[in-house]
Amino acid sequence: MAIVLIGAPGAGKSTVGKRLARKLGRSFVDVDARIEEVIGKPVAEIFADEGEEHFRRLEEEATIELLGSHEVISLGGGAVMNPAIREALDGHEIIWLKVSIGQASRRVGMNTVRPLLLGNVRGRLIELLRERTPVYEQLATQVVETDGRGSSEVADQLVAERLPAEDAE
Ligand SMILES: Nc1ncnc2c1ncn2[C@@H]1O[C@H](COP(=O)(O)OP(=O)(O)O)[C@@H](O)[C@H]1O
Ligand SMILES: O=C(O)C1=C[C@@H](OP(=O)(O)O)[C@@H](O)[C@H](O)C1
Ligand SMILES: [Mg+2]
Repeated sequence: MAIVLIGAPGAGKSTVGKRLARKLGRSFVDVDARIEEVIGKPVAEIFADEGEEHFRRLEEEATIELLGSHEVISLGGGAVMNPAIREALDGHEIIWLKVSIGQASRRVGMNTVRPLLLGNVRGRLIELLRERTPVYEQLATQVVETDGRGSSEVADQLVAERLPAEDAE
């Protein structure tokens, strides 16, 4: 069973996932980073050159494959909107990193790495989260608030919350 991080762009999935895996001594993979490695270009370029639908197919294939081979996995923010991915998540430990629109916008900033947020970061996040929040909520087996807390603090909390369960094993 993998530990899977879900949530909005800017929630800290990639950053916290890596830290959490290091703290637990487990293997880690970020699905977007893996896609970039395999395809040989950034996600933003895949969107620009081949389109979002193509990216979503790559994302589906990579996510489902990596779920079977890694212990801590950070998904892209939109992955959970794919029914095949939702099905593959069944039985895994799903951590929803919650973030407010204000904090997510500040964290994501004006950089051009996230093609879906281009132009109007705050407005696009509001739209995306209206659709996605109920899905994150439904899938999550654990929810962590990240507003006002650094990524290391969030990872520490996740480790602390796992301890009783692990002791009981
Ligand atoms: N809890 C946090 N507090 C402040 N900044 C954070 C936090 N988590 C991540 N960040 C920063 O926010 C940005 C987006 O984080 P990232 O891990 O890429 O998010 P995601 O993968 O969910 O889109 C990065 O610059 C990262 O350093
Ligand atoms: O929200 C989305 O649909 C996306 C989020 C990105 O990942 P992060 O959530 O890690 O930024 C990346 O997968 C792609 O740009 C699409
Ligand atoms: Mg990420």
